Amino acid sequence: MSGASPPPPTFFPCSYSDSSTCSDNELSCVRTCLLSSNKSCGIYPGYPCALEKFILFNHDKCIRLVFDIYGCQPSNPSALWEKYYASLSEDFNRQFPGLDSKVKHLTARSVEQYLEEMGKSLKTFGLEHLNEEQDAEVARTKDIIDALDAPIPEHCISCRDKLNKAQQEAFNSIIDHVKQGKGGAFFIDGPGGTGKTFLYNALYAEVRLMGKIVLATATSGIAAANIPSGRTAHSRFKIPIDIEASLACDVPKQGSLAALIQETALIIWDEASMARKENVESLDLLLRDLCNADLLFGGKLIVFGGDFRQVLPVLPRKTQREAVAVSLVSSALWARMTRFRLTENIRAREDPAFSAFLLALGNGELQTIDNNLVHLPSEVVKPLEEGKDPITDLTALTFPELDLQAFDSDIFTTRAILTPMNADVDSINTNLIQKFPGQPVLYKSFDTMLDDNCNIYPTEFINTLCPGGMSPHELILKKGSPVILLRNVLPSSGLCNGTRLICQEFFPNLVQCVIITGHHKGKHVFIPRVNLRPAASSKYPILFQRKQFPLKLSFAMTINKSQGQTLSQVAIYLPRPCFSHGQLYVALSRARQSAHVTVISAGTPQQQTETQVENVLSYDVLRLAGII
Ligand SMILES: Nc1ncnc2c1ncn2[C@@H]1O[C@H](COP(=O)(O)OP(=O)(O)OP(=O)(O)O)[C@@H](O)[C@H]1O
Repeated sequence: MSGASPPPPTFFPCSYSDSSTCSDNELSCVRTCLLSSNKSCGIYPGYPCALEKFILFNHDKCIRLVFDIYGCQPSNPSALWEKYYASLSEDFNRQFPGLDSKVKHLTARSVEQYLEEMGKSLKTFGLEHLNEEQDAEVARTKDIIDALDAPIPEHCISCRDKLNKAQQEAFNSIIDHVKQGKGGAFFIDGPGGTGKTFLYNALYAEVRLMGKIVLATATSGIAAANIPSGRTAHSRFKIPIDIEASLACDVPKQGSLAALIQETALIIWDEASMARKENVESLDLLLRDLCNADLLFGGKLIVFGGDFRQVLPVLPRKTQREAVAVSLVSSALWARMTRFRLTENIRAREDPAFSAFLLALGNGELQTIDNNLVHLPSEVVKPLEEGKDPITDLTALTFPELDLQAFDSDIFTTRAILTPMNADVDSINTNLIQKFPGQPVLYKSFDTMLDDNCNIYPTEFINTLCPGGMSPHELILKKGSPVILLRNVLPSSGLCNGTRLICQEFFPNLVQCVIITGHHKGKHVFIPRVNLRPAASSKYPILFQRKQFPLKLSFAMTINKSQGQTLSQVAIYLPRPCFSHGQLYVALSRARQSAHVTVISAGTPQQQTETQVENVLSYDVLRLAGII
């Protein structure tokens, strides 16, 4: 059997054991696992020992793992609290020596803050007594002090001096409101690349330099990561997921979050065009309640932004008409927002003809209601040749270095293959990881059915399932390969659904990666296995749970995941047409010029020429948004 490559090292999830009983032996085993190569490393004894790994690596977010909110419920959270109290409270002890009660309150509050970020609380772990003992004033003060201490990145400060005329106009008006303490609801409306994110960063820096609080949020985790201290609007304001049950945000009026919101000078909500109108209405109700004012958003100053030419709220199995009905433009709040329009496509500034084409495409000027075929500029189209493997073309176009086996990982930050469907993303990634140099590592998941009392479904069958947003049963990775995060793991540290990373080291229950997108670019992080389930909104017919890393390869990604990114090389693969409003526009508008975009289209019977592709568009949403 000479020449056969050895099978990849395979890791299975470890079984759970309570870390409160983690022995010295186990701890030394963890050290061995982490510090030695994979070959000499066996499966380490218990998942919660990941805590020690974090402490070992001086990771500041060890609190998360103490309470193991990644998936397992520790059997004795009180014992965990006692065992790790000394290390969790170390900083506060240094700050307030001898003030034991204050140190305890602050420690409990900091744990609570991390839990809140993931929609949990000390109560979830039966530790509500720590909350009750908390001095309300300490908790309120800590949240406000943290917000006032939030860093102001240099590049955001420098954005203020580079604003173009339209950005400056919006900036001046909003900052005037901040200075005068006036409320108002603004909407920054601009096609892709017109500098909406750039403007939020300038606003953030200006208000923070005034010593005031900004709460920066976005509909998606990936957009939130593009603004400093950004969080998803859902996690920041505790907006209900199940809008049919209630529209009320879970924010007690006397609590620390309420106090923080009351103290806030400016709220930013990016990608509001992708949010359901009910979510924005929930925030309106919350702010009216907290500010005791029957005014729009309680009289607070709030800046929304987005682009209704781009993808709308994602509603699995719903029609376009239903997506429009739940869009912000269908809310009574929309008419009450003051709009600022940004029009210059700064991303595509070097290619005015491409910029004009993109605007006409997004505005629906290149097609009619009856005929949704649009002509693409001939230089961007590459028809799929019959009998030729499209993936070879895609690789040659996007990552030619893969064939030469010598490249910098930066190529995965700035280039991507985009396609509408998850199934095509998966097949491209499977193909490219084989070409990628290096030893593969195979991570197998542990899958369980959740409502199969009669054991109808064999495990082998469940292993084959991979609905959108789930990682595969067999996850094959290589050192240096690009991956995308599939869950909001810890948004405040840049670990959001959609964050792109490069794999660095592999351990049985952890993958060490470096972040390559957003404000946390360059940060080294550990990704643990978590319990993944198909999203409730997807109405997936089979209820199962998969313990696996929330990661997927990302040589290719869906068009929806690319929204908000600027790329230097984009290959758009259309084996089938885009299927929802704004997808084609989002894909094409990621690049700075037409020379950096290639569309590989399979062609459909309706197309009359090779440069024609289908573009799904809702004229209703464009009309309601005032674009046409
Ligand atoms: N005034 C400016 N001066 C220099 N560069 C700018 C300016 N405004 C924006 N840019 C740059 O233009 C590119 C696109 O800007 P940005 O990402 O803010 O646009 P956007 O409107 O948020 O796009 P999208 O809707 O696609 O998310 C970025 O590379 C950004 O740094």
